[in-house]
Amino acid sequence: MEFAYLGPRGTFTEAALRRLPAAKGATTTPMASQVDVLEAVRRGEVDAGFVPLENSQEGTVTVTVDELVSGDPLVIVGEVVLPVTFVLASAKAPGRIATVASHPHALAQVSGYLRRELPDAVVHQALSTAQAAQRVVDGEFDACVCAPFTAEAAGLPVQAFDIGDSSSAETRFVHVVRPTAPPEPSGNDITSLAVYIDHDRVGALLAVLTEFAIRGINLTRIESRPTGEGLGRYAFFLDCTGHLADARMGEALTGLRRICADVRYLGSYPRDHSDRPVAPPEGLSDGDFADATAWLAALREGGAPN
Ligand SMILES: O=C(O)C(=O)C[C@]1(C(=O)O)C=C[C@@H](O)C=C1
Repeated sequence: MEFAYLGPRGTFTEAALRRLPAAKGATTTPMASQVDVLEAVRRGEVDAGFVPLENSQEGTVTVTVDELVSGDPLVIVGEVVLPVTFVLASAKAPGRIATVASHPHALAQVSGYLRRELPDAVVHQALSTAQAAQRVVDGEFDACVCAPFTAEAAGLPVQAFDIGDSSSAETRFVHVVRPTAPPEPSGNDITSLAVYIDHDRVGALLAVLTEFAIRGINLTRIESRPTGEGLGRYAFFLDCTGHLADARMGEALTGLRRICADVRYLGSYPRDHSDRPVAPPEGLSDGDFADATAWLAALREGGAPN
């Protein structure tokens, strides 16, 4: 089993990959960007990819979702949620730092610190926190924002610890493969979708949400991204609690298929989160679905209505 992940070695993504049960004993290959990782999976050069998808402070990692919905289909089969803390790493004291680099998501999560402590530093974007650290070592920038373990591995002194604007920030990473059946339901699963609605239809988004609401399915993320076809054309990314194998999810998906311009299924997988699924409202439990299905089957077989 070979995994490609957002590298170079020392990224948060690598740290998260070490926590993924499916990656135990696997070969792991760092790549320069999420696009490289997902393309390597599509081309069959590796068995799986591992990339950041969402941050509790900054929201969706747009490069990842845009790449997941363009090109040949890929599916998510697992996730890891990793708490993230940031340091300012540099051989120079803060007063002498003129340039600072990091991944855009990391920079966004320390923007308060940078504004307060390094207001005059020029900020540069890097492909990852570990790439930024390497570029500091190479002398291209004075400082970087990265994980404490990245600074240590790069041999860079830490000038300030815990510089994140939120002390409880966490990032969600996903295990992506070429299309395959989902892992067995775990009892706490997420199903991810990209939904394209008819942009001229009044209430089209409400109709999408209704498919979930009337079946007691909770959404944990809804995000819109431009489709690139022009102003006003958006796709919606949804994370729904539940599994493709659930009766309620099956009904919601077939409903979406009927009313949406397009639906891209992005996978059903166990949730790496302490939150338990929200209990469905009355009449919408799994038992209620099974009971109603059995009732219909009995009617169709000529049983007495009850
Ligand atoms: O640059 C890294 O180390 C990454 O793994 C990427 C990434 C991200 O895309 O959000 C991961 C976690 C942090 O939120 C900051 C950067």
